[in-house]
Amino acid sequence: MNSVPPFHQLHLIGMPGAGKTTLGRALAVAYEVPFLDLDEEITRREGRSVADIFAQEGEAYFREREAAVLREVLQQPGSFVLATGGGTPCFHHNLEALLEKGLVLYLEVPVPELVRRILATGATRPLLAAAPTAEALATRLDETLRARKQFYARAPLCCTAPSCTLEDVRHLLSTYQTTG
Ligand SMILES: Nc1ncnc2c1ncn2[C@@H]1O[C@H](COP(=O)(O)OP(=O)(O)O)[C@@H](O)[C@H]1O
Ligand SMILES: O=C(O)C1=C[C@@H](OP(=O)(O)O)[C@@H](O)[C@H](O)C1
Ligand SMILES: [Mg+2]
Repeated sequence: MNSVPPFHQLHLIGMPGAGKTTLGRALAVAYEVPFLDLDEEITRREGRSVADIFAQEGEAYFREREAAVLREVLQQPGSFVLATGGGTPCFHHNLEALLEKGLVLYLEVPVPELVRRILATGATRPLLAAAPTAEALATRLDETLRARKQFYARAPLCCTAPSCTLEDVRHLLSTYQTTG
């Protein structure tokens, strides 16, 4: 079904495993607009994976590239959905850049569910290299969330799992359009 997107740019933020990439792609299909994933944009420009950038250059370098690529992406004309990386809003005034250019939606997911999802993917995330067991991962995510909450909380829109399905978010966006 084609519907006019109730946003110019929609930016998804939240912890790793929150579903930014998965839900972002589905929202882009639903609203028939392009989908961009910031990690993929960085990967394409660097010619190597996020995990390799972290391992070879360290986090500070990744955060600089992330901030630069974000600003490039935000200049793209037309409507789109952007999935950011988990740390994106917390560095280099990226949250201000996001808020200025689009509608920011925080996907709030409890840590035990994040742990389940991240372990189930089996993917090589830098986070998993640092915290390979479920217990270590939960501790790490708890600490990270505590530090990041102040940034995530500034999003004008928030959905909390399990009420973060495609239909939930479409409803939220339509409500926001009519009331906000
Ligand atoms: N709503 C959901 N319910 C259950 N699993 C999900 C949901 N959204 C995403 N996932 C799974 O969680 C993992 C992480 O999702 P992803 O979209 O990569 O998150 P993020 O981009 O926020 O790190 C993937 O394996 C994905 O299939
Ligand atoms: O939370 C973080 O600091 C990060 C999350 C990752 O993205 P996802 O949130 O899509 O996993 C990726 O940007 C990088 O590994 C750093
Ligand atoms: Mg992602």
